[in-house]
Amino acid sequence: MSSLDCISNGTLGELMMNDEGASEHYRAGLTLDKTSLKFLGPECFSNTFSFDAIFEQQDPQDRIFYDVESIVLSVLQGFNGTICAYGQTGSGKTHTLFGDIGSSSTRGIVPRAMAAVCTGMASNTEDCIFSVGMSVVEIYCEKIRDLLDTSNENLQVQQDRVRGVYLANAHEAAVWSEAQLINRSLSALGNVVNALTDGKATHVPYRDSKLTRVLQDSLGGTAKTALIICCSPCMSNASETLSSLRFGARAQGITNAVQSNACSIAGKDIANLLVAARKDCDDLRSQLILLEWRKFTTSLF
Ligand SMILES: Nc1ncnc2c1ncn2[C@@H]1O[C@H](COP(=O)(O)OP(=O)(O)OP(=O)(O)O)[C@@H](O)[C@H]1O
Repeated sequence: MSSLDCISNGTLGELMMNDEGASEHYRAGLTLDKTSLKFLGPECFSNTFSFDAIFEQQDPQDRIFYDVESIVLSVLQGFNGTICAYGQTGSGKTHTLFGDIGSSSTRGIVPRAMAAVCTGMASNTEDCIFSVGMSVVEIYCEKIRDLLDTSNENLQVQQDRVRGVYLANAHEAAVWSEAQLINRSLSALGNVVNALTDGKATHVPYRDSKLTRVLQDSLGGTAKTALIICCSPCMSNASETLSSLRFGARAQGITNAVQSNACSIAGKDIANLLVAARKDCDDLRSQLILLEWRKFTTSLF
């Protein structure tokens, strides 16, 4: 069992401008040490939170990647891994996940993770066969958009025994306002986290939104998961910051039963696979000869 890694990334601990942009500075938070921080909000409200790691605005991207690298590398051992950024708009999710993709020092987690997986496969010395695929999707207003094929505007979440939860193409007509749909996703996420951590819930409502269905294996499933809580430094955002920190604190109570998808193949099985592959090759070769012969004979008449 592995508990969710929770990392807070933001500028809590920095001095910042007040709402009116006047020169007076506020402390909206104070980093106490590397794993706990005291949130200091308006009217002297305070709350202390503990996380696996806390980063500040000026912390370099490689330091943040270092803390989630083990999840990325365990993918090479067949584990599913999720690195998820959560926080209000403008709090640094894109900066943390993507950063400046073209720069080796300021690129974010996603380009670093891809490089680490490719390097890991290239330097692997064991007899391993890796199967790698990639999908990039955006979940917005209960629609899942394929960012690698923008004609796929509404991928459908499906599930079966072999593939687990996966995305397939489908159409759906729903008339919901943007704000309602965003709220629906976030409240569904909150409900899933609450159900997973309250200890008495008999049902986890994964099916209430596309976001929670996609994250099903990451929250309470078999994946290794890190949740990065991004926070705004502005005092005007203090209530959102507090709510994000509370979400992160709650999510730390989730435990996943991590499981590797890797399977080892015995020498006898490899020999059988080779025989079957040779037979497939022979069958395909015969079919090709037959097709070429048919093509040749039709061209004669
Ligand atoms: N740690 C940081 N250091 C420097 N700049 C940052 C940092 N975090 C965020 N920023 C800057 O703040 C702005 C907003 O950040 P970003 O776009 O990452 O937010 P977001 O959470 O992805 O927002 P949205 O949800 O609206 O997409 C960007 O200009 C980004 O470069």
